[in-house]
Amino acid sequence: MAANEEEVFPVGDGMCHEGGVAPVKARTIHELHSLQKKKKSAPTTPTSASAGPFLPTISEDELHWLQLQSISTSLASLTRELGPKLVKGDPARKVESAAPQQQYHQYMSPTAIPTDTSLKLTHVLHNLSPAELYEQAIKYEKGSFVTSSGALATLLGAKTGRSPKDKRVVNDEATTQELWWGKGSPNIEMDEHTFTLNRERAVDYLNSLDKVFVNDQFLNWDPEHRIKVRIISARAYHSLFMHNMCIRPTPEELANFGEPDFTIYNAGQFPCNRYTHYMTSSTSIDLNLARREMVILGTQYAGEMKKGLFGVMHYLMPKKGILSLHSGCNMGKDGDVALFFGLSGTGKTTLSTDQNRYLIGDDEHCWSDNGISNIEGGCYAKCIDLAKEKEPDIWNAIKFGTVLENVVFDEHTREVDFSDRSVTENTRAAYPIEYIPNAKIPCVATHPKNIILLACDAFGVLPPMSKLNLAQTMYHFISGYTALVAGTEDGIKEPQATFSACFGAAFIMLHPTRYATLLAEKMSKHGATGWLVNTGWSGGSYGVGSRIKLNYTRKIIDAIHSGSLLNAEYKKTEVFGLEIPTQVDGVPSEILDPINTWEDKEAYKQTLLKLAGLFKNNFEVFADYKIGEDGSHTEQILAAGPTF
Ligand SMILES: Nc1ncnc2c1ncn2[C@@H]1O[C@H](COP(=O)(O)OP(=O)(O)OP(=O)(O)O)[C@@H](O)[C@H]1O
Ligand SMILES: O=C([O-])CC(=O)C(=O)O
Ligand SMILES: [Ca+2]
Ligand SMILES: [Mn+2]
Repeated sequence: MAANEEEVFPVGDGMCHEGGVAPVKARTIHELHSLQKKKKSAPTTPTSASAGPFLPTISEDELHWLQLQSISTSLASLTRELGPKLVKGDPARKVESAAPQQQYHQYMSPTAIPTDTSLKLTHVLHNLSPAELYEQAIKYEKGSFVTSSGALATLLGAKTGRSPKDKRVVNDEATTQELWWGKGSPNIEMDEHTFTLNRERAVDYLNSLDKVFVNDQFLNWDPEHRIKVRIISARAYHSLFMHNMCIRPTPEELANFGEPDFTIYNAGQFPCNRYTHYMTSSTSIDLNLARREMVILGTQYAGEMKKGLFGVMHYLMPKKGILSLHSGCNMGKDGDVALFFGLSGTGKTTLSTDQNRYLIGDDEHCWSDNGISNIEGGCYAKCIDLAKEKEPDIWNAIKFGTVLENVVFDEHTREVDFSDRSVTENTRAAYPIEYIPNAKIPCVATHPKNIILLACDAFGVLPPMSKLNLAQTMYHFISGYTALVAGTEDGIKEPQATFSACFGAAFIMLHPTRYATLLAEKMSKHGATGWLVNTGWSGGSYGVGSRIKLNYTRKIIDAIHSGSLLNAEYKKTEVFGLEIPTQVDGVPSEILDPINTWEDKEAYKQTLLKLAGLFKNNFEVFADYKIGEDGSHTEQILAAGPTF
């Protein structure tokens, strides 16, 4: 028995080695492991050599130092002068932390009053690679496992969906004028002081940890309107989710990153203080547009970050005349572009991911004078009942690097059971967009030809597809009807009729008419055609009928893309006045008019009137608003609703 157990590969001992194998160049297991890792190969680690012609030539150590200093400033308390003492790297790897630690002291102001927090080091894991994040998650986060296809299964915690009632926006001199407040608005106010309290709570929590994850990334593929975001979080899950969902910088871009335009402090494991003014639960998601910051307390659902940033884009972009859209987007081989609007679960991701078309993005886009650009760098697909035959591209994207939220799997084989709802109905996969083979990189496209409004109609009375004129498109865009499918928003267990302005009232910041006006202008300017597609029920309401087969919906969408329906034969429906085609290739003609699929015709008529009534009630608030330049569209849009 060797005295030192680690001397497993004695070298240079002059003895004959077993099996004649060449001696290994290491004395200890540590030395051996150190041979495994080649330095500087991490995809997001910048090197000054590749930093581009305009960056002053600084050493790699200096570059790391600048990054750490910037992160330390981000994490600074608002009441103390200095940010926390940061070092780079995993605290478990003690060796690497020594040098930067000394460096820090050189930069520390000698007049700073030390506090206990400033005596302690916080390790920063800056833009780690997916492999490194896998290791962090598996080592330190309960419920993290590698599934049989290589994806990382994660458990989020108590919240498995967004918490819209816990969102707060700072109401200050500017936002009180600019934002949409009051009934129907998603913006629930808080004051600057309360924001500061919650920010301090989040920052103190993050600083108290041994390590934090920092992601420096981009939003918006249009370089002219790109936003730099920094996400500070405590979980590898959060870092990998955002790595996948935001645009990933190249090493050069990371070296040139500088200061972020917007920062998220995700202290989701830690609750907010319920005695704090404006708080109504232990969860709080707080947006401060003036400070360009967002604070998350009391929820680990990563979608809050994704959709929180979407809200920021809904504020920033319209100021530049750019329309931000809760929509998917794809492009045909001939360059024809389609947008897919719809609320959660209506099919944006499923239908924009189409094997015959290029994927631009599945959820968040901008429409500017340059055309369409994806805001994100990844997709976030629902995966309840996911089947390989029905959605092959999404199925195949669930591989190494993909985050799988709240799924259930076989303990031994680690094969996922996508039909299992034990944790939640809202199981999700987050993957980089290039995991879809026909994604178009960069994710930009020309002006759209077709605007497809998706509604998952739980009443089963809207036709599977109809053609809309501009006024009708605007009417349905402003109405934003669907039946919310279980799970994505907390507390919803069954499909439920809902109206959400601009197909995303939870995310818009300005009054809906602002977005509607932009849409009307852009549609008329670029000659786009609107369509309404019901991806919901047929043959009766929820409980009696069944959901329209995905295969039929795909055929309908194919027909829209092909242009063959532009000059097809149509008939007008009663009440909603929708133009429905009499025939669509690959779809049984009888289902095109929903009345045919209902056994009880009287029940159909009652249900149709009921839904029309709901539309009418919902639209009442918009009757007083002006839409379009000089309100010119208002009358037509009001007339485009149901008449009965
Ligand atoms: N006829 C249909 N058309 C579209 N999707 C259908 C249809 N029938 C069933 N589905 C299922 O509905 C779900 C649609 O979810 P999808 O992820 O596309 O929603 P989404 O609009 O992208 O929502 P979110 O904004 O929350 O991401 C998928 O699980 C899909 O398999
Ligand atoms: O935001 C989420 O959690 C999922 C999503 O895309 C939506 O609800 O539109
Ligand atoms: Ca989606
Ligand atoms: Mn969405």
